[in-house]
Amino acid sequence: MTTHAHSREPHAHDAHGDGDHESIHDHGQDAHGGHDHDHGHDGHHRGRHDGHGHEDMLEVEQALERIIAHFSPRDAVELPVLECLGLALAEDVTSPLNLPPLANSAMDGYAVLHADIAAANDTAPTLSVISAVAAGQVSDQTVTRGNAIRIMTGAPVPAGADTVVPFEETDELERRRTGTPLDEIAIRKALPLGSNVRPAGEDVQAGELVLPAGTVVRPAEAGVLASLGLATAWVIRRPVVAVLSTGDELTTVGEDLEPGHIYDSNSSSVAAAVRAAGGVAKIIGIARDNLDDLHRCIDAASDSDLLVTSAGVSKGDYDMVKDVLEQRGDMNFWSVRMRPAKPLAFGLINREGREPLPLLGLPGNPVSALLAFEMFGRAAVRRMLGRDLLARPTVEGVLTGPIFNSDGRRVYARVEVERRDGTWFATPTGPQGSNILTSLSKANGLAICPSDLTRKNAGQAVKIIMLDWNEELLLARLNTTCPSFGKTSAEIAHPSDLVKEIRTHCAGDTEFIQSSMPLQEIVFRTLLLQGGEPMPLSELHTELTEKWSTPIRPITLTVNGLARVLDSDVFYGFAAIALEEPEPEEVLDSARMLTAAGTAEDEQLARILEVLAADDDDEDEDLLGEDDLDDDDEEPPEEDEEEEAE
Ligand SMILES: Nc1nc2c(c(=O)[nH]1)N[C@H]1C(S)=C(S)[C@@H](COP(=O)(O)OP(=O)(O)OC[C@H]3O[C@@H](n4cnc5c(N)ncnc54)[C@H](O)[C@@H]3O)O[C@H]1N2
Ligand code: MOO
Repeated sequence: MTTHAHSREPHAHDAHGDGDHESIHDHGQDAHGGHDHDHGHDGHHRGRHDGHGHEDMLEVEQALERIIAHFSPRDAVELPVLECLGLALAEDVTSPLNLPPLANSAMDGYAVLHADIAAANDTAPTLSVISAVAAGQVSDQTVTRGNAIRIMTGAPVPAGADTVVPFEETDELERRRTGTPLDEIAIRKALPLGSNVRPAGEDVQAGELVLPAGTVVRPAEAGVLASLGLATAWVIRRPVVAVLSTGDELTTVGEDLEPGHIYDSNSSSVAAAVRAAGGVAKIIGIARDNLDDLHRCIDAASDSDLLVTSAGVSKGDYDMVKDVLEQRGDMNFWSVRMRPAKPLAFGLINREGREPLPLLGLPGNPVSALLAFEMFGRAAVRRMLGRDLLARPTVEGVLTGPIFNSDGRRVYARVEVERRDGTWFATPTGPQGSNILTSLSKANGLAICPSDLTRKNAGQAVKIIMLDWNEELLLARLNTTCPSFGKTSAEIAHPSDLVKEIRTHCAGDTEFIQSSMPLQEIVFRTLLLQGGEPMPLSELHTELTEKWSTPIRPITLTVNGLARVLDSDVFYGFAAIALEEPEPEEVLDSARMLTAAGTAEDEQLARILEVLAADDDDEDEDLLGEDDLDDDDEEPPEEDEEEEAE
């Protein structure tokens, strides 16, 4: 059994960024100007009184490098293919067979000799059908000149035959219709030699290296393994990560909360993060702030690959965590130049007769704990899983709200990341205190304010660590108060009901229209909130420039400019509705264009448009208020990118 030399894993998400923002390979200690003030060598604690002053601080990359150095891929195990999902193959997989094993047919049709059909046309040839072969059978007959064998998709091509003619190119249907026997068949079309024959070994040849060691098993690889007849594979096993919370103030979830207590959330969040990273989480529970209990809990974790604790790593009256850890092994207590999650412990706990157990001591604050696990624990788990890519991918984006940095640490701000018109936007999700877990729950990314800046302002470029490429998170936020949200168009009784629903339920929804939306989307949603009532162009213009224009996304165009933007629309159907007497044909054209865009949501929108247009039939008033256009002779606005993009 060999462990792999390097990982091959899908990097799909990484296509959006350099992906190794926190890569330990990129940041040697020297890269940080020698600010490494840890005077001991790795693994030696510096006593418990080393302060958390900035002069002692490790950069994130330094801490990561020191931690990762203690982890290596775990041993290999043989598992059923399904259990291998997400795990790296521990050895090369070579094929024991040809795939397909025999040449077989790609179509239902007739296996023939090419020489017989090379000149086929509407009148000739007619071949004798000597037998039939279905998938799973092997014909014992040979196709000779003038003969054909009826064949099904996937069935081995009989000896002699070199080409398969699909039913559609024969007179089979005609024969069936007229009751003519199928012992003969007319071939109507000449096909190239080898047509519709899949050669043996076309996909994989016996002995070929199919999946190199390190390949991460995804559904496609599970299929490949099964197609080779392999029910199991050797993979690098999941590391077991023991999760331990510490603190007298903690109550286990499900129990009654005592006065002054809080629920232990770190056990759940960290265990979930372990599992999400591919490890097996073993929840030890809560260690109380006394020596015996802590010893007992560490003992309970002793058969794991990593022990992750939370709390007790900063300053405080209950330093016994530090004492115990120091007694039982070789611990470092670090300050890392990051916010949240400045205090961090890492070291090795001695185990009898075994290599020491690595311990990662996360800070107690719930956000700090999860974020520190994200930065350091997840990387350790991935290293143990045999992954090369240890960090999350990053993207470059634009901030829509400020991030503040009060004390020279690198700030990881919780943000919601969205892509609009080709740009990633990062919006802080609310209070950033290290106890505010809900703002982490709302986030799908972490935007970075470097340690040497005191703030990053809205509109500035920012590096974002993508925690989740979570479209659902964004979708769910779009208009949660609208009852029809999430329904398929088939479930909506009538489009006019939908418009009514939007009007009733989304009018007060502050998220229904957002200033960061494309201009036309804002107009469209404004019209939806009108419930299908036409709206003069001047009013729309006022809405846009006074309500939805922001310093980050100023809307400066004139009424004329707006008219041009809306006229050029081919998506929302404004132009059609703008006509004094709407022509149903054109409205439908717009509707069709929306439908052609392909999503269920677009289909809904198309139907809404039809209703809006139908309502317009009765109106004399011009939706886009063409009167406004005539007397507006301002210069055309500067065309901003947004308008061009539409
Ligand atoms: N004088 C100083 N005080 C603090 C400093 C400092 O430098 N000087 N650092 C602060 C920072 S930053 C952090 S982060 C915390 C880390 O403290 P500890 O790791 O020692 O953790 P505790 O003080 O025990 O707890 C902090 C906080 O988190 C709550 N907690 C703990 N465990 C859990 C859990 N399992 N589930 C939910 N919540 C938990 C705990 O009740 C506290 O509120 O120290 C600052 N102080
Ligand atoms: O590092 Mo602490 O996590 O700032 O709250």
